[in-house]
Amino acid sequence: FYHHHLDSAGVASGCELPPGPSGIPFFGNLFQVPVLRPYPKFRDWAKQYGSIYHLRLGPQDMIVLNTAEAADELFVNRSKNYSSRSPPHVAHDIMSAGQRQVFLPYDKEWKATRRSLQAAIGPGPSKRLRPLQELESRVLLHDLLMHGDKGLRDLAEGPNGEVPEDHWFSLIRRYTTSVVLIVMYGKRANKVINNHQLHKIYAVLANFTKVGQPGNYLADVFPILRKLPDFLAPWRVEARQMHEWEMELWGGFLHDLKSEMSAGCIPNDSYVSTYLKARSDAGHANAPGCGLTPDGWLKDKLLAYTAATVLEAGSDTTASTMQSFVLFMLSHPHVLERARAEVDRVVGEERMPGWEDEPRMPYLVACIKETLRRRPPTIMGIPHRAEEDDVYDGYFIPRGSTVVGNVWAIHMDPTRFPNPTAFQPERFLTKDQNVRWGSGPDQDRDHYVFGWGRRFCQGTYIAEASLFIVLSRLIWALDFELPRHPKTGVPILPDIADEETFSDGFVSVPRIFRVGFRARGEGRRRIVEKAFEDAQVEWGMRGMEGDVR
Ligand code: HEM
Repeated sequence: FYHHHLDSAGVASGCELPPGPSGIPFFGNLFQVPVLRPYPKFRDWAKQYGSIYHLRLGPQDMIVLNTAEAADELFVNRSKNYSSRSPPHVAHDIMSAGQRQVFLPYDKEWKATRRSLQAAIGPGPSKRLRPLQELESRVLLHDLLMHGDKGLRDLAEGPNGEVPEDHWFSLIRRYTTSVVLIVMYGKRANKVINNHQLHKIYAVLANFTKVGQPGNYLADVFPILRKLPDFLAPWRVEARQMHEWEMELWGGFLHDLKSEMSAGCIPNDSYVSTYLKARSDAGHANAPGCGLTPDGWLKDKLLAYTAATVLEAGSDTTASTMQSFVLFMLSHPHVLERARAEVDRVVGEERMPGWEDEPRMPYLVACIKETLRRRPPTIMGIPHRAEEDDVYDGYFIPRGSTVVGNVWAIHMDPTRFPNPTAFQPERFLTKDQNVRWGSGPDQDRDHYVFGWGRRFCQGTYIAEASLFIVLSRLIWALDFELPRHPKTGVPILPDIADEETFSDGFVSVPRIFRVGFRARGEGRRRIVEKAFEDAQVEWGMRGMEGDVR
């Protein structure tokens, strides 16, 4: 039962599976993998077994790649074989009706979604988004300024780790969610408090990361259970209900836009509106259901879940990087001071930074890259799948294996990044070289947060533009204040070396922490306030909703 693969090609090729911890009969290593916080264990195994190891989760083979060389060789050089996914059965096949873009197998549906998205978030189109990101960044700065001392209050997370809506984290998340909402639907998130749509987006996202957690359902691990009838498979009934609940949101966005268009409104430019127009011109004004039309157009559910993937992939990942950045800056005041000195030197006091300043801010860019390296949001990437038997470094990789690019182990590899737990932006400063993000997809890379090969994150241009504009402006405009211990007066800040500072789940993000915000002087305060007021006029001229506070 266990060595069925070896019986065939593995033994035939004379190769063994990669080394790995020995498991128990039937379940393999299933119970050795900590469900909620797997990456520390996956890194310990990397230290023990080296660049590649093997686990078995029930009948499923898992291959874990722990060096950049191994991951580049398989995911990039052999991308034809390693560009598919092995999605969690309950979260993908049932809850997402098999339509969530990020989990689609490497086939014509995925190709159609990827191609269509490229026209909205690829390198050229993402440049056209910049004026809107710029406006949203003004709103965020203003929000943080208005938040002021309120950031020092001690708020509690919700029962499932939810961020309270009046915590400063929510202000950052409004920005990142609004940006992806604009690209996908041409609409903004124009308020934070009592914004039911935002609440629902985060609830769906949190539920998805929970339900999709490897090891969450036995039916994910043991395909045989999928044959059980409904009355013996409560998880299936539950997941179908979750699908309806998700479709109220994702299908609701699509439905609203369609209604506006058919009522004759001219919608703002967006991925979905452009797609619907083109699809309608091709004779598919209506295309309900899943998958593709015979001539290759995305039908409604696939379209809704493709837009949903962008909303999900772009919000928390980008927001948490900004939150981690603040945490790292406050834990390393000398770094903050140097980054600020650079920003001040380049732009002065009279105006805010903009993208045109980026080439002259190598240290700030290095700080952002070091944030991504030291704390990658998708900390073990998103697993790929081997479609055919393969051999790497003398080891056999069975077809159907789930293949993990262990981003955390790669980023913590001391041969690649000396003193890996230290936060040292200097490691990315190369003398006399132009500023470069070095995030891939080519192999000359500084970090691996965006994955590999044909499945490489499609949103990097938008993500990096957001990180630059928000973080350069943040340290230009605002000073930070930490709460102090009532007796000792010592500033309170979570310890970056403590795992508990970050959430569990496969997107591991900082837990909420307290910071107060203050303008760095009257002049800068006035610039932020004016920029916010001007933004309101611009929203109006663009036919978009202004901010409600
Ligand atoms: C710091 C922010 C971000 C991080 C860390 C991140 C990370 C990732 C990772 C690890 C993957 C999977 C790569 C692989 O399979 O090897 C991915 C896929 C993806 N990302 Fe991002 N992402 C970020 C921001 C964004 C943004 C802003 C967008 C959209 C505007 C976006 C859109 C996507 C999409 C559509 C995919 C699916 C690609 C596919 O499966 O074909 N991401 N991202």
